[in-house]
Formats: sequence, C-alpha cells, structure tokens
Amino acid sequence: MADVPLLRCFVDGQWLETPHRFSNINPVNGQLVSMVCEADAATVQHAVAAANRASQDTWKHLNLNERAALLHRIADGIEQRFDEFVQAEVSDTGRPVHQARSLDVARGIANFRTFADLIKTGSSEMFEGIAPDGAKIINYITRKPLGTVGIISPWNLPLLLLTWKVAPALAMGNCVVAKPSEETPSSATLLAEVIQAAGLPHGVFNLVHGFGPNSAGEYLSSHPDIAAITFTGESRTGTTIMKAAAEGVKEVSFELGGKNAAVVFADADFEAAIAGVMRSSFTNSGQVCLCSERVYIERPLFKRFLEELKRRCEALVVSYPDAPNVDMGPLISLQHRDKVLSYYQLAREEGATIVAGGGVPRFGDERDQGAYVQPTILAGLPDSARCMREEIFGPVCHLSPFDTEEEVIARVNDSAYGLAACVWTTHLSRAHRVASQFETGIVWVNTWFTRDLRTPFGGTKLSGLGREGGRYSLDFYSEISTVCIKL
Ligand SMILES: NC(=O)C1=CN([C@@H]2O[C@H](COP(=O)(O)OP(=O)(O)OC[C@H]3O[C@@H](n4cnc5c(N)ncnc54)[C@H](O)[C@@H]3O)[C@@H](O)[C@H]2O)C=CC1
Ligand SMILES: O=C(O)/C=C/C=C(\O)C(=O)O
Repeated sequence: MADVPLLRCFVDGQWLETPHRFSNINPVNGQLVSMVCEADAATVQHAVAAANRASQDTWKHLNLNERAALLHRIADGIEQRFDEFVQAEVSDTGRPVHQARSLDVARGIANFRTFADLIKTGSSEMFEGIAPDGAKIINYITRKPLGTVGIISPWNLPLLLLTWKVAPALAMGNCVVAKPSEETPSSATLLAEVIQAAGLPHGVFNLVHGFGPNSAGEYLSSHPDIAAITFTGESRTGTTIMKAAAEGVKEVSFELGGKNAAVVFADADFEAAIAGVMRSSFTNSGQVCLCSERVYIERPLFKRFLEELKRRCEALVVSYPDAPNVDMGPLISLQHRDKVLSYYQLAREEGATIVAGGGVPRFGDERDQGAYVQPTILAGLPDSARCMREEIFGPVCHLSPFDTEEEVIARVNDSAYGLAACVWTTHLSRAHRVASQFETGIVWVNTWFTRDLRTPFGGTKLSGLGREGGRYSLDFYSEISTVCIKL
C-alpha cells in the first residue's frame, strides 16, 4: 500500500488513533489519499464527555469578546494555511482549484469571522408591559449555550458546510463534536489542527471520523448527552437522525436535499440568464443542494435558450482540478457516479431527449479510473417523471417550456422539496410577484448562490427543518430564556 498520511480523531485536545481504518480516495484517479481512523462508540463517548466537561468548566465562562477573539484566531489560522486547505479540499473532492480557493476555503474563513462579529454586535429583544396591579414590567431575552452540539456534515462542500455550523455553535458558547463525511475527512482534520493551535481549551472542539449507520454518525446522533444535532445531507438521512434525536427531545436543524427550479422569462437578460443557469446547474459538478435541476423557459425563448445552453455545456472543460480553464471535476466517488448514471439511464427510459452529454467522458489516462460524468442536459420529460421529482445531485438539468406565470409557479411548487428557486426576468413587479409565491426557503432573482451570511438559510418540505444564518444561527445554537422584571 502507498505510504499515505493517517488522519486521526481529535478528542479532548489529543490526537487519537483507533484500530479501524478506512480509505480516503481521490475521485480524479481512484488513488489513495489517506487512511482515516474510524471512531468507535467508545471514542464518540469520550468526545461527548470531553465536550460536556469543557462546556461546564471553561468555554461558556469565556465572555463574548474572548470567544470572538478565538474565532478570529481560527480564521487567521485557516488563512495562514490557505494553500493546505485548498489542497485538502481538492484531493478529497477533485474540484477545480479555483473553486476551492474562491468558494470553499474563502467561505470557511468568512464563517468564523461573520459569527465572531455577529455575537459582538447582536442585540437582544426587550418588551415593556404592565403587570395586573398596574406596575411597569420589562421582559428581556437572553441566550445561553445549549451544551454539546453534534455536527454531521456532508462531502459536497466539506469545509464550507462544516464551518457554517462549527462557527456559530462555538460563538454561542457551546462545545462541539463534529463528524465530517467519510468521503472528505482532510479539511476537517486540518481545521482541528488550526483550532488546537488557536488555543481553544481541550474538549471544546472534538472531531470524530467515520460513517453513518453503525458508526460515528449513528453513535453521535443517538448519544443521550448531546443537546442538539445539526445536519446537512440527504433527506432520508435527516429522517433517520430525527428519529434518533426524538429520544431525549434534542433540538435539530436540518439542511436537506433539493429539486430546485430556475425560471427564465422571455424578458430576461439573455446572457445573464444563460450564464446563471450554467452556474446553477454545473457548479461543483451539480453537487450543491442549491443547484437547479429543473429549468423552465418561457416558450418564445425556449429554442434559442436550449441551443445556447447546449453549446456552452458541450464546451465545458471537464478535467484535472488544476488544468487550465477547468470548469468541472469528477463526482465525489464511483458509488455516487453509479447513482448519477442510473438517472441518466432512467431519463432515457422515461423518454427524455438527451440534448447534451448523458455519459462518461473518456480521457485515455488515469482519469478513466476517476468518477467523471459528462455535464448533461435533458428535455422532453413530463413533470411527473422520476427524473423531474427526485434529487440527482449531479451535473444535469432538464429544460421545459412554459406559457404562463401561473402555470410555472404551480409547476415549480409541485415538488416534495422546497429549498431554492431562481427567477430570471427584467420585469420588476413580476420578479416580486413570482418570488413571493414560491414555496422555497430562498428565491434568487437574476442571480444564484449569492449568499449574505446574515440571512436565514434552509428549506421547506423535504428540504429541511429550521433556519441557520445570522441571528437564526444564534437562536438555534442557544437556549433562549426570558427574564421578566416588575419595576
Ligand atoms: N446537501 C445535500 O443535499 C446532499 C445530498 N446528498 C445526496 O445524498 C446521497 C447520499 O450521499 P451520502 O454522503 O451518503 O449522504 P448522507 O446524507 O448519507 O451523508 C451525509 C452525512 O451524514 C452521515 N450519515 C449518514 N447516515 C447517517 C446516520 N444514519 N446517522 C448519522 N449520520 C449519518 C454521513 O456519514 C455524512 O457525514 C448522495 O448521492 C446525494 O444525492 C449527499 C450529500 C449532501
Ligand atoms: O451555506 C451555503 O452557502 C451553502 C449551502 C449549501 C448546502 O447546504 C449544500 O449544498 O448542501
């Protein structure tokens, strides 16, 4: 076996080796990146106990300024090791280097800085009232730490989504046991090194590697001594975790799957809409829960839009992460590729026209052992087709024509999911009218994946439960209580 690094768990300020190891594979060429120590039940127990101890003994007693300063130190630490984080994300996921630099690692830093600043500038609510005897009363709202938060994160945006949860959890005075996806353990391990170097007290941040069922994920989500679980991943996994959390009535926050729509009206800025739909369909090989898999185009524009999208899709550079002009890397794993290819096949069986792609690119080199698929455009399916209703999570979108605003709103909302939607139009009142009728957690108008970290983020229906972001994160990661004073 090649000589590769061993990634260990980080518990109570110590790096732990465990007897069970699993492989971390580079999806570009199938080569081994590292071996990873899988946390068993005893390791997870150790991590939760350490977090609870740290929560009582140290972390929640630090004041806001002290916690904020430590979060900024973590952000500084990521910045100082920026290139290592980029390399970690790239070798685990195969994504383009430019994406890891501009999106993943940059957002990891921003998550720590945003929540460090937010706890210092945030205000509390106060309500004045009158008691039965006529005296004046005031109520004010306080936020206290929950205790230990279990964080279970996915592989599609590993550092971004892990830090999106770790930063506000720590900011609000909680301790953390984090389990990153088994597919992407590297940047989480680097983050633990940075947190250690930043000088956080032992036990405040713990990292356990492993899988979901019968492994670290299940041990963590069913542990009786954690106060809350935050999870991003597949909707079915959310259901399983919710059942585990019901025992002990733990708080949960879920960001789950999507089957997001983009709607392009004939009055849209054509160039902006085409570029936007290219991004929203193919960024990160379509492996973002916010990606558009259903694109509805107003009929007068349909043919022109389809032809131009096909041209640009076929021109996408699918290659090595550091190749010049690379647009798209592989999928996360061969297993996930099987899933995406099964939907390409299903689309054919359901009667789709394959407008572009639909298969596996052949390179004639080591990338043929990787997890690449072609970016793909489908057309001709009814809204009832499985490919139109189930999340594929690959670089694929389906194009459908529509005739009226009412019709397209109904079609967009006819989904079990409700995460995100995009509207492309230059008609101001239509933009507001349509956006207000979508049953999704977020609607983007003439843009996609433009994130203000202070805004609430999450989905309706199968797409999630609760909201994180800005003060909504501060609410989730704290026990809110009211103090009522009679003056
Ligand atoms: N953000 C999203 O919408 C995401 C969607 N997916 C979709 O989900 C499919 C499956 O991918 P997975 O990586 O298996 O996603 P997943 O939802 O199963 O995994 C996400 C995280 O949950 C953990 N996990 C899995 N089962 C668990 C359990 N029973 N208890 C506790 N933790 C558990 C995993 O170890 C990982 O850390 C993908 O093919 C993709 O379509 C995957 C990742 C993210
Ligand atoms: O917080 C963000 O900006 C992005 C979130 C993306 C996901 O939750 C996802 O792809 O799963």
